[in-house]
Amino acid sequence: MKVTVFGSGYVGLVTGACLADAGNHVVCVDIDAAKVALLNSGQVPIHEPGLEAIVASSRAAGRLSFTTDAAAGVAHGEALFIAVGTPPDETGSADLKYVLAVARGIGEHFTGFKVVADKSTVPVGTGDRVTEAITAELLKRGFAADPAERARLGQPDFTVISNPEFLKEGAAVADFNRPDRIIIGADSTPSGQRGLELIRQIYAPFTLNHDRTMVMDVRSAEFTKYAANAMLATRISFMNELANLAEDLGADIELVRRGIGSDPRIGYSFLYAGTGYGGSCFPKDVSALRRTAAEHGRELRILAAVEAANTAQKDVLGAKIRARFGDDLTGLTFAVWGLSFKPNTDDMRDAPSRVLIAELVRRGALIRAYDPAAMAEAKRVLALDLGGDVGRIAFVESAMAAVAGADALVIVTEWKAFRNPDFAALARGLGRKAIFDGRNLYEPSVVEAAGLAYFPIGRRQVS
Ligand SMILES: NC(=O)C1=CN([C@@H]2O[C@H](COP(=O)(O)OP(=O)(O)OC[C@H]3O[C@@H](n4cnc5c(N)ncnc54)[C@H](O)[C@@H]3O)[C@@H](O)[C@H]2O)C=CC1
Ligand SMILES: O=C(O)[C@H]1O[C@H](OP(=O)(O)OP(=O)(O)OC[C@H]2O[C@@H](n3ccc(=O)[nH]c3=O)[C@H](O)[C@@H]2O)[C@H](O)[C@@H](O)[C@@H]1O
Repeated sequence: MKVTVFGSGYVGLVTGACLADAGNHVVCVDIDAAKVALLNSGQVPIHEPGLEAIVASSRAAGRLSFTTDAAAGVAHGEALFIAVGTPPDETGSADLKYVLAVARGIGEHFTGFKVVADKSTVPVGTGDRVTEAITAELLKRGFAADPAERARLGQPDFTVISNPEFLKEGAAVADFNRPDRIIIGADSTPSGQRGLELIRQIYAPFTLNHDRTMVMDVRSAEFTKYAANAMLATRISFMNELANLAEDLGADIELVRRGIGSDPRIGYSFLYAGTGYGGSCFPKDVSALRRTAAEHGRELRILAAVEAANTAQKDVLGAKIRARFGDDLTGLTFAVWGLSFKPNTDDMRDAPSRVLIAELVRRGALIRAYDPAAMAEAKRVLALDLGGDVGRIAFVESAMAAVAGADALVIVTEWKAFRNPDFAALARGLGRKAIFDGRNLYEPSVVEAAGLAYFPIGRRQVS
């Protein structure tokens, strides 16, 4: 099938590449000319396991191409996916300017029948706004506003479908290829049902053994996306608060996690205490959902608490460091392992490492930072965060190079390569012999045996 994807970011590029890999002919449209040029030269601008290989093979097979030409993109696809950003606006709501710009571009150019499938995370009711934006362009082109009238006159027809995306960064290709569910929100008109069938066909190869497609109305589909992210964020904040209490109580949150996870009503996933959730989605989606509620005169009290707990948790490592070394950190050097908001990505959006590093630098410390994939992006965003004042941060080539000359080690992101370090070498390298572990990677007794102080989250501290 012929498919066009608007937006070549984490979601759009993965969607385009995976759909091309499944045999579709895909054109990806992006307004960022530099990104399009890079992709057309065979490079992939983001770190996502497995992505480069399918981009390369699909391009070689002639099934995947990139362009800035929206009109060509609209002409190409029977299905047009919208996967552009929906960042927070100044009120905390999702900014729809990119989504609506794509909608207008579609309305300006399309002929025949198109299914417009929205993959961006958008507030409930956005499907209607996209329909209105496309219809307004059709009116300008002299076509009828009413779909039945357009059908009678043989004029261009379209439907807007909600198809929220649930992939996780760092596992995006795997998640897209083996989705837990595919949500399709369609209306009950003949065009809506025609669009639904087209989208179903596109996803058929991804649901071969067990149909995971769930069909619902557009508003419920839009809401499902926010509900899922808000629920996951809630679990994390809940566990972070219990972890902090576990430290006061002399209990071990890792044992508690396993204890409650074994209850199938609770399950094991997303119960890891840490440094607070980050990334491009949970923070903005929790905030946008609260905003939607406020617009309807409601307060989502639980989500207000989830946000507050998360903001506080981002300082959990800073607080432990202050408790150990005092408020003035002048003269101390901290090795920081892991900068991206989670492993297997170079994404620094809302990464907890940014809060930690700003705090340590503000208190006079020096930083030796290392991340397996996010070094370039970290340099860029930390320079922005610190107003260009990055002289106190050394970006080094390896985990052990970060430790050389450092007083203490701080682990912010749980990259696999950090899981089994040479503790004896760490003990020799760290001047003040301490590890602050925001991801509970080690057994306290093992770290203790190496002669190191150990400050994990919600577990026994070894000091
Ligand atoms: N990053 C993730 O893991 C997930 C993100 N989402 C949602 O998907 C949407 C996209 O997120 P990301 O891929 O992370 O964003 P991103 O910021 O990585 O990529 C967005 C892309 O859209 C392009 N763009 C902006 N306006 C455009 C236009 N008019 N035409 C064509 N391209 C345009 C930008 O240049 C950029 O390359 C957001 O709504 C997000 O909430 C949903 C699930 C997972
Ligand atoms: O809407 C989105 O963009 C996506 O948001 C999340 O995916 P992502 O942000 O890529 O990464 P997650 O693995 O969910 O991690 C988010 C944050 O929560 C933290 N986290 C996660 C799990 C956990 O148990 N504890 C915890 O602190 C991570 O460290 C990270 O900072 C969701 O998991 C995806 O289903 C969703 O599609």
